[in-house]
Amino acid sequence: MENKIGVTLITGFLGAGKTTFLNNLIEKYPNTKFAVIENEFGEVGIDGGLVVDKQEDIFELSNGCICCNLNGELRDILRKLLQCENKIDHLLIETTGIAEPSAVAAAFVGDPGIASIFEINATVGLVDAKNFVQSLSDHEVALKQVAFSDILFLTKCDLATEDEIKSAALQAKLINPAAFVERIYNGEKVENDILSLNSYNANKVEERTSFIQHHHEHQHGDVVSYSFTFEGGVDPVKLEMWLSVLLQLQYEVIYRFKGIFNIKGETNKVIVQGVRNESKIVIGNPWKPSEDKLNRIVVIGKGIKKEAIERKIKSILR
Ligand SMILES: Nc1nc2c(ncn2[C@@H]2O[C@H](COP(=O)(O)OP(=O)(O)OP(=O)(O)O)[C@@H](O)[C@H]2O)c(=O)[nH]1
Repeated sequence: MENKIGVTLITGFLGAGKTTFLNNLIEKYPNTKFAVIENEFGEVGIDGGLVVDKQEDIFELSNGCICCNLNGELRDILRKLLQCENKIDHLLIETTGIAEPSAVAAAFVGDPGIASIFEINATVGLVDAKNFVQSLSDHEVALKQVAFSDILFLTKCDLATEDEIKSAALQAKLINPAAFVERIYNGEKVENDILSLNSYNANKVEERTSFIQHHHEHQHGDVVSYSFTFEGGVDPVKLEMWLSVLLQLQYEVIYRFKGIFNIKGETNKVIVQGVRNESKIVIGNPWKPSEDKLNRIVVIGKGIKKEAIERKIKSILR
């Protein structure tokens, strides 16, 4: 696991500040050898030329949107990357402003060849503090980007009023209660150690879902975020069946799924992350004797029904 190349996805709506953030990141870690994949929606790639020159390997996908039709090309680039003489430490992917990051992440989770070498570290979401509320109402993809992010930065806070920033932060938290929300002024570097977020690591998932004490519900239009706990040992076969049906049939309306499960007969926590129609399952820490073996899940999606999920949950308990 430790030897895998970490991958940071940088998402955010058009003009949110992705390239600025990426450049800052490259400069912040002078001793890290990055490879950068720039995806642009247009025939002529420009962003690649805007990436700071630090002898990084920069690849451009300018033929369409990475999340729709470039998985083949993405694979080719990843293959090329591995053949490069210089070993890379970390891969940064800047998606287009209209891309769904979950689709890109799914390529890293669902393809065994890719997953054996690369490991998604985190999805960083950039949100233009001034324009976010408007983008949300006009473009569903802006919401999906926020729902899928592990950490969110409200950018261009220097251009927004305090009320606009607070309102953007509130909307972001309503959509994704598990994500950290930070601010960026004047396109400055952030203090957070972005390369160490390890958001898909079992301990980190546990940390980020510890806010769920009982049932929480947030609503943004017809997009809801349910986070709840339930008691009892889960049947692994039934859980797997439920997840595969849920993710196969509903991945277009489920923007994010994370869960910590108490599997019957298993002494460790089992962490499940839904990434589009794929699920990533890892074994977490052992349950402590003093701990209540509570299952915890967060589901963010469109038009999903709490009762239906609760009914399903009952059916996967042994
Ligand atoms: N004032 C201000 N300007 C910023 C900030 N962050 C980025 N910008 C500017 O906003 C513009 C867009 O920034 P980019 O980093 O290119 O945004 P992007 O998300 O990569 O844009 P697309 O690739 O077109 O979607 C640039 O002119 C940046 O210099 C910020 O925090 N404050």
